[in-house]
Amino acid sequence: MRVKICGMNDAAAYETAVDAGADYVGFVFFPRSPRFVTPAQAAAIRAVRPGSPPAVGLFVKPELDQIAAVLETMPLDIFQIYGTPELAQAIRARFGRPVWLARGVSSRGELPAAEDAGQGLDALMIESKPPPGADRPGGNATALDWSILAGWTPALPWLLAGGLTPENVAEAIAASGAMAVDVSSGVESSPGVKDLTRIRNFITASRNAAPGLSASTDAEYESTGQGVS
Ligand SMILES: O=C(O)c1ccccc1NCC(=O)[C@H](O)[C@H](O)COP(=O)(O)O
Repeated sequence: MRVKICGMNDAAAYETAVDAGADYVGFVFFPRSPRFVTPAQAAAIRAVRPGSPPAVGLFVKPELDQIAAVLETMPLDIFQIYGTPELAQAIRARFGRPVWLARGVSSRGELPAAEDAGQGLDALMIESKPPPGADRPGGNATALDWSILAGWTPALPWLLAGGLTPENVAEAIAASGAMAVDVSSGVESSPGVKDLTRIRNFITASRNAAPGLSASTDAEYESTGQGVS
């Protein structure tokens, strides 16, 4: 099981996520988000634990120059992109780093299109669709019907996100078959305010849900075909 804790915007939360064994940490560069950080803020947070898990930079329909500007201050290992597959490909080509494409889905019938959209990319972030009126495409604390993902074996790795919590993540993993999960709202006390206990509990609950698959058993994990690079 791999776990990403997204929306890192304070050092204590970051330190807690790293110490609890997060496999990825996410930084949101979308100004309308309650988790928005500037590149300088992100770099200062990351400096708390140099050499920590891969840093995932989250961008919504970015200009390539916006990403380049962030990279001048904040090194990122992976990009999580909300936008078209073509934009995601262009980002991958320009920056030479893995790109995860976010796709909101609500039915099994939408999965083939999601898989198509991910062709040539490194992973799919499978999320719930934003609720009506939401002013951001993710991070809305809404869950999808996990059962639509049961038995899905796309050609590229995928992570499950949207509305996950320490309380429901085991059920989500069992129902969907996900081997990588991502959370933001579910480890917060209010939008943008991370809760340290909930971060620890989420990571523990995720690992306990799939005890045979941990970051330290990479070979076994990769053999499932859902390894996330
Ligand atoms: O977190 C945000 O504010 C955000 C803004 C714009 C696009 C995506 C955003 N978040 C995405 C994530 O943090 C995760 O991929 C996931 O959607 C988390 O969802 P949730 O746990 O429901 O907050």
